[in-house]
Amino acid sequence: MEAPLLPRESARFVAENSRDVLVDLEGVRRAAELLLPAASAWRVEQWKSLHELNPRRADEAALDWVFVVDSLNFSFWAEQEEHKCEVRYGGTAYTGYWALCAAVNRALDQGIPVTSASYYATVTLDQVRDIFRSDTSVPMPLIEERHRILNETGKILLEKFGGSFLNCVQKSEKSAQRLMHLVVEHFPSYRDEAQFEGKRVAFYKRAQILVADTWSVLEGKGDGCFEDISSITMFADYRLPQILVYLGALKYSDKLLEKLRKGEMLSNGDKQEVEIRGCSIWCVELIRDSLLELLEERGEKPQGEINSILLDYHLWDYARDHRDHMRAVPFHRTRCVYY
Ligand SMILES: Nc1nc2c(c(CN[C@H]3C=C[C@H](O)[C@@H]3O)cn2[C@@H]2O[C@H](COP(=O)(O)O)[C@@H](O)[C@H]2O)c(=O)[nH]1
Repeated sequence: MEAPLLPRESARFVAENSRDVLVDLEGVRRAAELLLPAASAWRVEQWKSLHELNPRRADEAALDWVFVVDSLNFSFWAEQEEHKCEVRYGGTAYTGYWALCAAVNRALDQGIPVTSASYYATVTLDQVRDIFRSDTSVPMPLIEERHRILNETGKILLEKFGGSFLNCVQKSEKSAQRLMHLVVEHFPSYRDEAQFEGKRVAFYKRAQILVADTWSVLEGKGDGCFEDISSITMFADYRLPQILVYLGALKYSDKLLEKLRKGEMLSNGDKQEVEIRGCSIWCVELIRDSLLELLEERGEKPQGEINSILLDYHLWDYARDHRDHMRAVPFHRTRCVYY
């Protein structure tokens, strides 16, 4: 099979050929103006300072935490918004992606070595059900797939990287692109690709967020000092499109909006699903460019770092904090292991 276009080129191609999703250039500009005040504070250190469940350290164990979490970082949306999986940890009830992190930390506190490849390579389905158990009657979605991916990923990490994700990071020799390709080449569950208008496209959402979280947990230093970190695009999940539509930077056709409002599922690889994901990536690339232009026009130098990763993190956190305001904008419902 032909090698796919890389995520940024895939996004450009999809945006140029999309029918039901449009990147609105006026909306992009307005979103950049709205985000500019916050952008000057963006720092890689915020990954730890803003999120209590993320590891505090920057060592091998912290990298193994990131690797197992990002190997399971997919599909948390609930059939009914009011009935969802919840994990109580440290007196807080976490949902969605944070429920996954809370469950991992809860297991570690109980002495279960859930971040060690030698453990999860042979962990049983019953053990996985217990580790990721919900404190409501709604289980975490796709628990069987999570079990299969843990066994598959653990075995490969043991066979090819001595059971340590640090070895994989060091093989990338401080290149974000090389790390992304190493992950996609060796770990099948990260191969987030599709066919669109006769071309093979790739979004590599979990591979890119794994690189981003590796950069973040290592605080951009040492093995995590990737000289090409700005080449990583935003991560095409199901929350970012929702907020981009909410901000007016992305527009759906009436037909697609109606479909999403009815809660109809889209299959992974469907034309409309690929258009939503590809246009979202391209939209964030243009918002990032617009932020840099605005700073240039004002003769200001960015005090922090303006790249698609930190812009994505900010938009994702913003979407989480403004969940209620965004209720009128539907998110697309796809069940898969890629996002
Ligand atoms: N685009 C993008 N998608 C992200 C993340 C994250 C969490 N990562 C960072 C966040 C804080 C720390 O800094 C982590 O590094 C999870 N997701 C995706 O969202 C979905 C879960 O949503 P909900 O059901 O509402 O929990 C699911 O597809 C999940 O894969 C991100 O940052 N960007």
